[in-house]
Amino acid sequence: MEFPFDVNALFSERITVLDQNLTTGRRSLGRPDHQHHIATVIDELGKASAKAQQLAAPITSAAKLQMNRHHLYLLKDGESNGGRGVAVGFLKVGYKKLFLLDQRGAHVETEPLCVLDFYVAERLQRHGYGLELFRWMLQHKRVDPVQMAYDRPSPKFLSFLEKHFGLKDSVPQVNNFVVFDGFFRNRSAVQLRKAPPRKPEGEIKPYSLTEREALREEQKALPWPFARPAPPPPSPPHAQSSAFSRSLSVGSSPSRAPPHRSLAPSSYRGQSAHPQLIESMNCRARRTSSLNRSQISFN
Ligand SMILES: CC(=O)SCCNC(=O)CCNC(=O)[C@H](O)C(C)(C)COP(=O)(O)OP(=O)(O)OC[C@H]1O[C@@H](n2cnc3c(N)ncnc32)[C@H](O)[C@@H]1OP(=O)(O)O
Repeated sequence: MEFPFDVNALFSERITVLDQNLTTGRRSLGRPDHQHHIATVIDELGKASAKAQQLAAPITSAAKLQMNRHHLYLLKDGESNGGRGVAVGFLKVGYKKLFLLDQRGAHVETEPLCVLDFYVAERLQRHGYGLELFRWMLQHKRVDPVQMAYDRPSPKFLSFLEKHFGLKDSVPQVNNFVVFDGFFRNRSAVQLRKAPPRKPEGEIKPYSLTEREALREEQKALPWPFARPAPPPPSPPHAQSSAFSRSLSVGSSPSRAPPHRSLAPSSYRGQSAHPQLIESMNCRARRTSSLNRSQISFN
């Protein structure tokens, strides 16, 4: 992604880690123009990521990064654009308190590192840049991919995780976070706590508050994937019509595509949950992760 300013002047390293401060070390301190340009790069990448995932709105922006304790890894190609550099993509991660179901279906309270957003510019995808970013983050955070949770991973990202890290068998959840077989293994009692028993009148909130919360509130009735679609928004005529963008739900990244083909029931498009889906969620033996990739359409 090109910008009308010098990307290399903003980011000296090939991969830069950005946090709440939106600075890149001393270079940008006391340089309002640098801060402004850094914000522009994040905002534009966030918009492109949302578009690629058919999200109703970006989940990554400079303003959101400033409000959260997330880390955003930004990859540039310093040679391109006549030596001014281009932004290749980014990976955003952060810790989330989550209520997850273990293999036996018991609620467990965890706070794993989560992949929240991930994007490589369209024309540069499938060139290994995503892997470069991901590996860099793993080293920086000293974490294994299997120890992480994934916020509603797209089909491309699921394919990426399977190809590069052999992650394919997921443990079914009722929220939109995906964790893989092995997630609950080798975790200390401190990292995993049994969730308090469910109150008769209440519900266990299977996710933590995120920037997507506002959208979720609109669809509070049922947990994904049982939620009904929101009524069509009073959108301008040019707004993109997408089945996914209407599938808002509790505990979800509301407007992201469903993580698995097998978790993409007809309810996702506004019909009631398929009995087979309910059965499959009850039956631990039958994993939802037996992903039939030939059935997934990639964009
Ligand atoms: C929690 C979340 O953030 S979910 C959102 C994930 N982001 C998106 O879906 C946005 C659009 N996609 C992308 O930006 C990129 O494809 C990413 C970030 C998922 C992966 O980055 P890339 O640089 O393309 O990955 P990289 O080149 O290292 O690895 C390639 C592998 O990723 C997967 N992949 C990447 N692009 C595609 C695609 N168009 N179709 C299918 N699989 C793909 C495949 O497994 C591919 O291996 P293959 O080419 O042998 O089939």
